[in-house]
Amino acid sequence: MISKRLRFLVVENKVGMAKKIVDILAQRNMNIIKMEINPPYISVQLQGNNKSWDGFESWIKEEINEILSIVELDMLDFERQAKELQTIIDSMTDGVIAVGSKGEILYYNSKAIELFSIKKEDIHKHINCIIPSNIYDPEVNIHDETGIEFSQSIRNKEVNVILDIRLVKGEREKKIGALLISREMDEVRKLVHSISRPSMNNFDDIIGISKAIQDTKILAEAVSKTESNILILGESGTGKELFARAIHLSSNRNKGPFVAVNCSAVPENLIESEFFGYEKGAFTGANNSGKQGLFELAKGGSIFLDEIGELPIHLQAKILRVIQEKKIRRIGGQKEISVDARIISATHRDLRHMVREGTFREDLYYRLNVIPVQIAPLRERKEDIEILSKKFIRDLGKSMNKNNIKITDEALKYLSNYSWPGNVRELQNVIERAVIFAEDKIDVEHLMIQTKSQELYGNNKVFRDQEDIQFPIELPRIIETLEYQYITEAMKEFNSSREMAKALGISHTTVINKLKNYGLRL
Ligand SMILES: Nc1ncnc2c1ncn2[C@@H]1O[C@H](COP(=O)(O)OP(=O)(O)OP(=O)(O)O)[C@@H](O)[C@H]1O
Repeated sequence: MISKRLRFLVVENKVGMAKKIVDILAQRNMNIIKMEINPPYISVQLQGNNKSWDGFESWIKEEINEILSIVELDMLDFERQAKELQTIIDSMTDGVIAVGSKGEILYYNSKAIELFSIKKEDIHKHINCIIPSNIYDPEVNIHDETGIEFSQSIRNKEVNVILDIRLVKGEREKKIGALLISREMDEVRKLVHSISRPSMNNFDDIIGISKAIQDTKILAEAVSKTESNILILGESGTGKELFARAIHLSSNRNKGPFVAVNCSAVPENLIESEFFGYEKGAFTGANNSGKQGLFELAKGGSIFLDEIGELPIHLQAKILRVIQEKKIRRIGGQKEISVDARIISATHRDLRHMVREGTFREDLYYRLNVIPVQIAPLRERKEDIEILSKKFIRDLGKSMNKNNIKITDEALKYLSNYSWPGNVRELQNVIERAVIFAEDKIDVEHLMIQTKSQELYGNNKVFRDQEDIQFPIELPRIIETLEYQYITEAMKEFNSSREMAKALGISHTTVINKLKNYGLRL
């Protein structure tokens, strides 16, 4: 038997043409394997013996006058489209599974086979024989959804994916199926990492000519090559995070992720689940598919625990366990997961003092502090002020389209005489304001060095008698002043932002933001 695919061009608008062709072909004992009607074309895959193919073209044209021409094809249109679609989805790095309206598996690509261990015989089976119904149920998930995190054992393999559900709709928006698109969590992590890469910096980006900063750079670069935990110490704004990133980038783990966590910014009730992740159903409100913790996310790379001094004491014990055993267990999980992340921590607090007063665990202190990297405050390395200022002027000038802006010697001298309690970050802010206000030359008058707090709130009288009020007033500023006074009072009474939050009746994150906003440091 010989099989051929043919396309007939037929006279348009002729009703019953397809039936006529089918009848005529049947008379000649030919089998129609596939047929596609797409006016003015009718395409068929035909099977027949040598005899039936003999003089076929002239015979059929004679029998059916409406056939104007015949072309032999490699594939029918729908076959070609299906092949092209399969090629496209197979070349995707995401797993794709298409399901029909009843949840039956229609097709899938090679990545989906790899991710979910799909077998040939799964085709036409119900999707829930692969993806559990708590993640995707065709009866329940009737809207598009994105970013469903999903960590579960499927066919004896641990699957960590992020799933998107895209509904396929037919005529009149009727749901006729769905595409399940999944991406490995590791891949997502690499993506996030590659997106955050531009903010990565190396040691050359740490500017400074002082012996203090040069020595710190040499020490940090040397220890970056080891696997030891590193503790970076320094006042706020001295560049601790900058150093942590440079250490990661020059370490052997630089192909892995750099996961930065500000321990003081994570709400206390979420710290544990953020760090260690959880299994599905671990607690009310938990994502029902489980979640990887930050230690897992940092696999193969570094985890930067900024403001480690703010970690509540019961969590210090858990971090200690991670360091000692190099293993974690997700909340609600039984399985031990090995940790492959180097810990770089940082604090502006005096941890030794905290150890003495019992607010920081001594054993954790020694574990973290294997190699301390101390960054000197800016007032102790005044030689760096000029070079840093000029760098910030260049960078900020470029971004504000003031490429040729300069700074006068007087202004530089003025900067050198200041004590910079907010360190390099404060210098950066002062320069930024100066670049905004100066035309082409930054002079002393453009340097608004007084900290915002002194400038605005220093001598502001708030508690007045009613008769005292002289309208017009600036109510927002008065409210700010009042807030500033309460915050500074609370700072005198309490040692941590968490205690302050309790005392002031506001959230911990709000305290941190307000302190930053007013240029205050604990
Ligand atoms: N030596 C330096 N060279 C260039 N930029 C610097 C340097 N030191 C600090 N900076 C800049 O100053 C700002 C503050 O730095 P960074 O966030 O690393 O400080 P930090 O010590 O981690 O602060 P905090 O303790 O408040 O989190 C950043 O914008 C950083 O790029």
